[in-house]
Amino acid sequence: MPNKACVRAHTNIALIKYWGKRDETNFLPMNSSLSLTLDKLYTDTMVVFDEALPQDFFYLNGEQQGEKETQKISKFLDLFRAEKKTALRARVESINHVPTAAGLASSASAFAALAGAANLALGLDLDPQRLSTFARRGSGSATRSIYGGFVEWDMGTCSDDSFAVPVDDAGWDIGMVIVAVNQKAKEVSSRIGMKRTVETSPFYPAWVESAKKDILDIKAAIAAKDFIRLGEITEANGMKMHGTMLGAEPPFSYWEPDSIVAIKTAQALRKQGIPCYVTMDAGPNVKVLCRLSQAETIKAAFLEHFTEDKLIITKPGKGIRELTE
Ligand SMILES: O=C(O)C[C@@](O)(CF)CCOP(=O)(O)OP(=O)(O)O
Repeated sequence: MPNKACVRAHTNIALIKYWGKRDETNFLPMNSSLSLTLDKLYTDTMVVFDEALPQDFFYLNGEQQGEKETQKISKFLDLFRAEKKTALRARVESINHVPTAAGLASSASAFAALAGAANLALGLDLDPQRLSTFARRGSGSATRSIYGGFVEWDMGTCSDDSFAVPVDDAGWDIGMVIVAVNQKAKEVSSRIGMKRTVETSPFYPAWVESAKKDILDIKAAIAAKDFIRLGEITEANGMKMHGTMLGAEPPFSYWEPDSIVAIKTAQALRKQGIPCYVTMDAGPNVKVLCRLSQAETIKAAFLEHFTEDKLIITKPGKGIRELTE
């Protein structure tokens, strides 16, 4: 058993959202979702299992993490220890090339990278599909970061068949401009936000029905390489998700004034004949789906309202891969 491995996983942005669990213990979603893996935002994670370690240790961006965060990692590693029938403790070192907890889905790349590294370090040899069912139990969105390009997370019928499926490598002039409105940690985590929405929003059942149709329509648009339809479905699905939160008790929204400025900027670009579509997650940041060949033009329009450091252009990313020293 090699006992040590380092893996890179890229974050992903959902175009058809995961927003609500039918089973909280196993992270089973209410609907299937579909995302785009991003090249520029990723997490590198090293794991070493060592019998000399009395407990698990977790370092994030070079800083040792406290009890709460380390416990989360230990609980996740227990899934892999149980699979390997070992009690070995581990040292985990993660470097997030993603503004942490700023609605840029940092949990997606973090748990996918950790899953990949634990799989290799313990010599479990889980295939990508089965590995995605492990990543899912760290954070639902991590399910999708196992693969690159457009990825579907099939909701499945149970823990074993709720996994990621690669849909398309997105290598046909697809890109994204991320508008990092702010990088503060959000007040309402996605986990709490979706739970409150499921439990109290009268709009929620309609969301689930609508998302089930949206994912069929978006897969048809991807198959046809129809960027306009892809963008329209993406923007509408994200807006419907955010609409459910306004109906929750108490109502809540992740939007900030600059989120609206970004949305209006994208709408103005469309009026000028440059197709670009917005989607938002559990934070104020706005992700603009566009043709990669037009990303610089789109960024120039956003520079009228946002500073350069808040604008990130990225092409589609690849699936997880081992980093050799
Ligand atoms: O990514 C998407 O589909 C949409 C969201 O980003 C929010 F808009 C959900 C992310 O939820 P996540 O952090 O994965 O929740 P967990 O399973 O409770 O850890």
